[in-house]
Amino acid sequence: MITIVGGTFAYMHRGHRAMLRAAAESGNEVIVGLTTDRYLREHKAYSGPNYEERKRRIEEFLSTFGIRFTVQPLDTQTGNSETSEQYSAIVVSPETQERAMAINKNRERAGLRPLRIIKVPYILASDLFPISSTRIYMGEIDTEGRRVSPLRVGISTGNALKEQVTKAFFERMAGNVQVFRNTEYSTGSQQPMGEDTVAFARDRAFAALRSLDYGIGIESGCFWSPLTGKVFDVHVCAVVDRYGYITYGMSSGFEVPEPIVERIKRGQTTSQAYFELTGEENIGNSEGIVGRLSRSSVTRASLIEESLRNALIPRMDPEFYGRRRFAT
Ligand SMILES: O=P(O)(O)OP(=O)(O)OP(=O)(O)OC[C@H]1O[C@@H](n2cnc3c(O)ncnc32)[C@H](O)[C@@H]1O
Ligand SMILES: [Mg+2]
Repeated sequence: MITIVGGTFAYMHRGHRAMLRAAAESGNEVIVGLTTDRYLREHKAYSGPNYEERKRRIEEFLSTFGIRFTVQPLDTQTGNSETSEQYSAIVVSPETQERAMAINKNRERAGLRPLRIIKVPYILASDLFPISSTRIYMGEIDTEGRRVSPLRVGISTGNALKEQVTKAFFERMAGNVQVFRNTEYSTGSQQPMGEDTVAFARDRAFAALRSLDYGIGIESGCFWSPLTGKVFDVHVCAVVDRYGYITYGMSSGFEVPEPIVERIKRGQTTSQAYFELTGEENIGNSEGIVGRLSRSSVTRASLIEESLRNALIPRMDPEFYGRRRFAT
């Protein structure tokens, strides 16, 4: 029984090793279809080591698994995968899964048994985009998926606190980050209610994206709970990426005191309402009214960070959330 896996394997990165490992652990002998130098020249946007060197690196990696394997030249996308009776499984990534389904259709038409499809999930770089040879070649990441060039993040806000929290979070996550504050965006109403909060966060994110990698919009809004009859302050974060894919996250919510709710209904923001009631200005740019009301046990920064972190969760397991492609 033979498992096949194909590719160019120009830089032997963590995604490639995951594919080869899945093949090695399939229990079968492995055949690696390695694209020829001509294929690399004609089909890839980058140069890379020649066939012999790429083959050597694959052999070096696979020899650690103690399995039988061979590396063969491949100069088409499917090689002889649709005609060989010896093959019983194929290793794919989310990007190449559809190709395997087409191979199986053609195998069945030719009266051959379909290949068992062994799918490797996206192996993500520290910026939550998949590792790829193109990105390594462009100098964005290294073979382990660490950022080499700065990750470029835009955020639409006039509030330095949101920018600081966003910068600190992405630096912890991706290392090398540049944050660009965008102040040209429509604020809609000063104090959004309910679903407007989500719409304004989304609009801010798209306004911040421009030609960057991520655009961020964070908006705190008031959500009325019919069951309790109370109004909750919740931070909503929208994150849009360079492929136009948008995800959302929300912070935990806390009950807004009645005197502030009344003023918000008259069109004030929570900060303006708090100023009228206490004489303290711009509370939203520091620990927030939540900081005061909670005697500093909860700060606005923590709610902002929580909404951003929650908005990134769907990007940490893209396939589970139904994301198939990263291509534009
Ligand atoms: O798409 P480009 O930038 O050309 O480069 P690549 O890294 O995908 O390079 P290959 O075409 O050699 O990939 C070989 C196989 O590995 C898969 N693969 C590449 N990067 C992956 C990643 O980050 N996670 C999972 N699989 C990946 C890819 O889909 C192919 O099935
Ligand atoms: Mg690829």
